[in-house]
Amino acid sequence: MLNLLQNNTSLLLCTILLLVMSILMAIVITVQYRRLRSLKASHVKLSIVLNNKEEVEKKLAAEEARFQSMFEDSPDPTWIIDNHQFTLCNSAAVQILGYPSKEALDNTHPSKLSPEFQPDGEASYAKAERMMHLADERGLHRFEWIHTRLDGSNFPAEVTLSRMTMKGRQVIYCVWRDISERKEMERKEIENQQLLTAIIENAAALVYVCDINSKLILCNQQFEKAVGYPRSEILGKVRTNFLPAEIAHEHYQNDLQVLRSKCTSSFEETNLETDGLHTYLTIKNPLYSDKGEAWAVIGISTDITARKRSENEGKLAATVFRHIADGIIITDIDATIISVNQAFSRITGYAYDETYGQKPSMLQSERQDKAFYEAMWHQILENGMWQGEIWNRRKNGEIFPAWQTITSVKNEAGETTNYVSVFSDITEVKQSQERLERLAHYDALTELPNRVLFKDRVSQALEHARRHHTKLAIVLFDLDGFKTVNDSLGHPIGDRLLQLVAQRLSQCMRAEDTVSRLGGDEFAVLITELNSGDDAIQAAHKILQASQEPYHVNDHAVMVTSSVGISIFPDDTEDGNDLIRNADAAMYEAKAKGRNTYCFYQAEMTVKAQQRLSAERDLRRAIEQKEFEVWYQPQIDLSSQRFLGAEALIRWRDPLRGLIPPLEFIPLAEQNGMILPIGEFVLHQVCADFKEWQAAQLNAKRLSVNVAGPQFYRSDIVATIKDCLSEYQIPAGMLEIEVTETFMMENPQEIKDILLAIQELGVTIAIDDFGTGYSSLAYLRELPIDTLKIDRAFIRDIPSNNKGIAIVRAILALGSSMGFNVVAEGVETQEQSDFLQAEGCRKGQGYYFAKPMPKAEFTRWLQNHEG
Ligand SMILES: Nc1nc2c(ncn2[C@@H]2O[C@@H]3COP(=O)(O)O[C@H]4[C@@H](O)[C@H](n5cnc6c(=O)[nH]c(N)nc65)O[C@@H]4COP(=O)(O)O[C@H]3[C@H]2O)c(=O)[nH]1
Repeated sequence: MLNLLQNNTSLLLCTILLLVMSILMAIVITVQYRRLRSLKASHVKLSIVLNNKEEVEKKLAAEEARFQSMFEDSPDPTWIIDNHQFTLCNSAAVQILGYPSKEALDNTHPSKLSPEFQPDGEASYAKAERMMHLADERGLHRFEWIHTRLDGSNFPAEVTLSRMTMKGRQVIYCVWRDISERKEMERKEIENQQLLTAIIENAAALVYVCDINSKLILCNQQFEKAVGYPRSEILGKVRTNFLPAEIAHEHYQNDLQVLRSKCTSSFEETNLETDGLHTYLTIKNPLYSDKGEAWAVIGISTDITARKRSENEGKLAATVFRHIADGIIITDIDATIISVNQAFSRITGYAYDETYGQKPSMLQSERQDKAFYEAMWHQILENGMWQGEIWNRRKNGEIFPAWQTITSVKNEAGETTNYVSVFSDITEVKQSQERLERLAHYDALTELPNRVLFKDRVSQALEHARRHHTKLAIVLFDLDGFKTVNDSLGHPIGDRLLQLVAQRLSQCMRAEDTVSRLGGDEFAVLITELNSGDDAIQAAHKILQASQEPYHVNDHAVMVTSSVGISIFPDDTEDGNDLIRNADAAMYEAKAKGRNTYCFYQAEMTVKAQQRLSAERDLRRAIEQKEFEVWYQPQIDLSSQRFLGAEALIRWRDPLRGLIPPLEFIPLAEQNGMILPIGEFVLHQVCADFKEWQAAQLNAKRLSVNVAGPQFYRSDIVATIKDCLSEYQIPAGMLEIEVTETFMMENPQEIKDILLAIQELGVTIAIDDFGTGYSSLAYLRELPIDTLKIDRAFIRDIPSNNKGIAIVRAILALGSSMGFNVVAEGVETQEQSDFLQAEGCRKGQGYYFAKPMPKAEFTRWLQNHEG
């Protein structure tokens, strides 16, 4: 077994050995086979390579030949640069650089082929090195270069360097092209661009482009100026950013019109600029994109403001020429008429055709002599203008005054080309001037010289008198009672009376004497060449005489007298104004002397006149400052001593002079009209006081108030009384008005209606100072009188004076027979009171019973005398 086993193992080993050996053999065989196969492949490859190399070499040779021919035949100059050296160049290079042969070019040092510096300032050599370095780095580099030809001229070239291997060496293939033409074109294009920009920028017009949305794309500097913004702020912005909204809208609308119509159009556009509104004539043109779509509008705006203005001015001038009311003549340089306007024809009567070719002298009148026209032309030629008054003649021969201006018209060279004469017919102006002159110097009512002219004549006469040592007199007078006539008969009668006085006066004075109305009823006569005071007296007599003759005015026979004042030069004063003032003072003296007389000036009269003036001033102030008081004096029943009522009496409490009685200021107030506010004050005060007493349960019975003449004529006394009564709500029966007998009898007819109206109100009427005014029985019967107040002058005389007693008895008898109450004024003694009572007088007023009292005192008096 063991053998077997050993045999088997040996067999196995042998088998394994055999197997291993056969594997090894297989491996060896496989390796050998593969080697053999690889060798076989390599052999095949080698033979292919050998075959290819030939082909390649053939190809290379062909390509080299092609390259050579391409290189040589290239129209672009070409160089091969090897190690920064030109090694090869083609014929184009030789030809373009102007060299005779390749050799000549090859032998040329590269520095000769370029200027020393390139346009950018870099040295050609350095730049060439840099360019080659860049080409090395990048493989390809293109740039512009300036070459120099053999003849030394330079030209621009575009050079392309590319890296390449040639025959196993790294070389630079350099090809370049003369770009002189292109450069020239570019230069021209730039030039054109610059030209265009310069044109746009320097254009007098505004040039701009706005897109379809009104956004500004381009503008020139005129545009910047016009809109007032630099373009940096407005480019890319819509118009509303730099134009007023309305204007921007207007411009945009015009753009849209152009875009819609696709046509060039012109517009008159406006723009508000710093110096005002400008008008532009804008030509707008649509701009199209490549696709043919309109995308923007180019606008070119020319400022036509000045042209417009002058056009308007021209139109205006033409309108003025046609419609002006002044006549206009236009002549040529020879003063031949070339045009006249409608007003000329209207004023002169000459039609246009009748004037053409004529001379303006066709209007000349004989009013001005040759010298006048010579002087006129002298001035026109010297100063270019003449202006003045001239007498012209109309076609119908009528002469008229004209205010004429003749102006020479000059051209830009300063040469006179035309004359323009403008004139207006001043006939009416002259007439109204004369009227004004007359109004300024003559009294419109009497046509006598007024105060201004009178003063002028006085100063002329004074000069003459001084030179010739003569005397002159001013005789001044006014009409006594004129105010009464005026007030009672009315102003028209008063005016007529003044006219008649003026006529009479002018007739009775010498022609050389100036008779003047100074104002109101005041007249003056200037008597020159006076021999003595007697001449003035004579004039005064004439005046007095003439005045007192009755005047027949309408149906009235009016009687007035005058008071005359005389002052003489040089006796009284040497000054004209003083002379008039002195005559005035003398006139007042004549009045004071009882009127209807004359008086020569004396120095002390000035003092009186000044006093009168200052009294007036004080009185005016008293009214303003309310310095008046109303006092009351009771009226008493003589038999029972009972209180019947009181008379209201005014007092003026002057802050300096103290209490002033009415007789010191009432006459002056009556003269100057101040009695109206004073009288109204008294009425109001009396009513107010009565109301107060009434409220205090005091019975003031009846209060009488003095009413002066002017209150009847110069105010509505009835309305005043009525208003007072209703304002204070007091019975009319408490009021009585006292009117002086003198006034009442001088104007019975005129005041009758007023008195009746007053009576109708329920107010009673008393005649004051009765016995002094020569009452007519007829009037006493007609007038609505309730009471007669016997003037205290008659009471004073009783019972000692028979005349006084007789008058009192007569008044009492009259009163009783006519049914009037009678009140005795100024009863100072018991004797008087007793007498009056015995004679049948039932009422009295006077110091004997009580003096006038201020309100407070009278209130107390009332409290003690009630019932
Ligand atoms: N010697 C004397 N005198 C007596 C006596 N009793 C009264 N009198 C004074 O006689 C004047 C009477 O007033 P008349 O005659 O209306 O005279 C008044 C009147 O005409 C006027 N008057 C006074 N107040 C006013 C007024 O308010 N308006 C107007 N228009 N005139 C007035 O002034 C004149 C003077 O007034 P009066 O100075 O207040 O003077 C008052 C009065 O004080 C007496 O026994 N003896």
